[in-house]
Amino acid sequence: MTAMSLESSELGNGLDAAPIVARLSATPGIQRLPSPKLTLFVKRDVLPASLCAELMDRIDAVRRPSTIADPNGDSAFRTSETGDLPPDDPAVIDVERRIAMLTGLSAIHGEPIQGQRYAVGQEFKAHTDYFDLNGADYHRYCAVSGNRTWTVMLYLNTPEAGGATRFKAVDKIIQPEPGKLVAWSNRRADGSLNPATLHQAMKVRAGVKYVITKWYREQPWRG
Ligand SMILES: O=C(O)CCC(=O)C(=O)O
Ligand SMILES: [Fe+2]
Repeated sequence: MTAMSLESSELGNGLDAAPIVARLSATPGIQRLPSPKLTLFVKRDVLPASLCAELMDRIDAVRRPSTIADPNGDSAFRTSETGDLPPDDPAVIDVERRIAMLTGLSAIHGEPIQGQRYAVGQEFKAHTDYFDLNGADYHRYCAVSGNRTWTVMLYLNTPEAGGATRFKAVDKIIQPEPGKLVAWSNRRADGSLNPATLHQAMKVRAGVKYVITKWYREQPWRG
């Protein structure tokens, strides 16, 4: 197979999941969750160890306490640290390119990559990545760029214990491994928001956990 240019990987915003699913399904070594309820893929070794290490350094340079949209009164809901990674950094450009080539999701629809760091005891309780249509902050988060379509997440390391990602509705637990990618559609086949995407970052029990996440929007991302 000849190398595809970045341009030819531009398959849209993912609201129509079909072209993204076709591209991911054709990727050697990828696994698809065998469930009609959730479109989710896992692929190991998407990033080399050196790039994982560089990205962990970048996260350490920008991390601050995480926030959530639509706070629900539980101050312990998301206890990790978060930071937007600098888009002009060569390590960030490299990972952006790899995500675009693998998924086909169009870069213009992507939010800037975010890093997350979880220390012992930190977690992100069960949530969906899309914004609740009835949430107080829906307009603030979605008026310009629309709601989220796909989530792409990459683990950068393996904590000594804990820190898995759990999708309760489909009984799936994914263990962190450096360079392992998880990508899922936040929608059902008809484009509606899919509550079966409910997931949580389980508490880190020993060590530390680093991930990066990239979310895609219905409209081109304009903040
Ligand atoms: O860290 C994880 O395993 C999940 C992170 C997550 O769900 C998020 O940042 O939205
Ligand atoms: Fe999430």
